[in-house]
Amino acid sequence: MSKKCTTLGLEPSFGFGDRTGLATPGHVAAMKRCGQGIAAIFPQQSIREMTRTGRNPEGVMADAMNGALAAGWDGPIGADADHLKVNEDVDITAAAGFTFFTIDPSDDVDQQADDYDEATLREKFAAAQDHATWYNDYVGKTITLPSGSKIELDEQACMRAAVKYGPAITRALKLGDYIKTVNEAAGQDYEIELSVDETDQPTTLAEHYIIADQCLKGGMKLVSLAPRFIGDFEKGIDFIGDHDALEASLADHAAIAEMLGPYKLSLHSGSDKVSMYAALARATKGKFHVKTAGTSYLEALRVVAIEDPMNFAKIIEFSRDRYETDKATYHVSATLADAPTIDMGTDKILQREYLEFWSEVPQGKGFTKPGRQILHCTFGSVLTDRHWGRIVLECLKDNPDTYCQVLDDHFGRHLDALRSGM
Ligand SMILES: O=C(O)[C@@H](O)[C@H](O)[C@H](O)C(=O)CO
Repeated sequence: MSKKCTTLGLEPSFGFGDRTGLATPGHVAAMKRCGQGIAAIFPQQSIREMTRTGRNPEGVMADAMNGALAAGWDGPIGADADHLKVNEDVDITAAAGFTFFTIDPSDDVDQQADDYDEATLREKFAAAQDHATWYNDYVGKTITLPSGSKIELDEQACMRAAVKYGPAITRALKLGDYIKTVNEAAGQDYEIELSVDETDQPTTLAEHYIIADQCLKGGMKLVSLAPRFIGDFEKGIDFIGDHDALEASLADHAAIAEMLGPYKLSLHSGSDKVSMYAALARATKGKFHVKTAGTSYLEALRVVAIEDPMNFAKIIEFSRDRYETDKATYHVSATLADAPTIDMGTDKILQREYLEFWSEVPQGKGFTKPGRQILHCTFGSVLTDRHWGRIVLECLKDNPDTYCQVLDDHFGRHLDALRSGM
């Protein structure tokens, strides 16, 4: 592996998270065919993913970079150390050559803050003073965005931001300082994304403004920020919600990013949200990052469905048995009742219909089948199972052209949709 990863700055970018280490050739094929004007991140895994698959940053880096070079990629390559929470996460990923560091302070976000009544909010705010010394810098102000929207930083908004995100901002600034120290000591350029997307409630404009302003004033090298957008961004299926309202909200969030930064808006759980990609590209005027990962694993299972259908059916059963445990920490709504198993027996029609249900091909619109979420969340259990992990990886190694083709098709749709809004 000779090529080094680089920072991408404000270039529109797309993250190709790969949980098997075998997807990069297909990612490169799609980028070569449909990725004009978009920068690529091939090495991208979260600490959570590496923990669940038993991989490490060096292995993720080597698989992606060797795959990219073998596939003839000669463009810049970003490398995303995703969902970092503590200093040790930074140490192991910086040492492996990652250049894009995604800070995840979600453990310190008060997820109940949106539901506190006035009295509880005041009580919590009194206890959060140490993490909201900035409160008086904002309360009472009105921010008028270029889009015409106004952000009223009234007492309620500022108190709720302090209670919900105060400790998280403190943690993000500390980790950002550590990322700076580690990379400067190594003489390595770096850039930071802040991820606050994994919350139950959307990030309000006031919260986005305060979080970003505080991080930038604290010296964070912020290249992108991932709010929790309005609507539903569940794993493995298309956006669920009002597209017009989403585009208006994206324009407001993008206006904040332009005003304070500029920095990019980042879309996590970006897999398969094809119906809203053009809006994201339009609203951000190309200052976007889209992050995907689970969808490349689902396409790996599509290869198994094509090349080894009876084992695919057994992986479905294994995955269903693991779903209730593995879905923890992921935003999904599928239930096992939504996606029953059947005895396929020898009925070829039933077999085909069953496999099509579980390996859905979008018919002109996004993915909708709940089975994708069940397969999406159970990647770690399957890939680390001595039998099923071997079955999947051997199938991919025995059928590299099939995997490359399904990924080229799949991500071609993603990239075309993004470019249609640029
Ligand atoms: O599963 C993970 O931990 C990552 O793929 C994480 O979800 C990532 O930030 C993402 O949103 C990919 O779509």
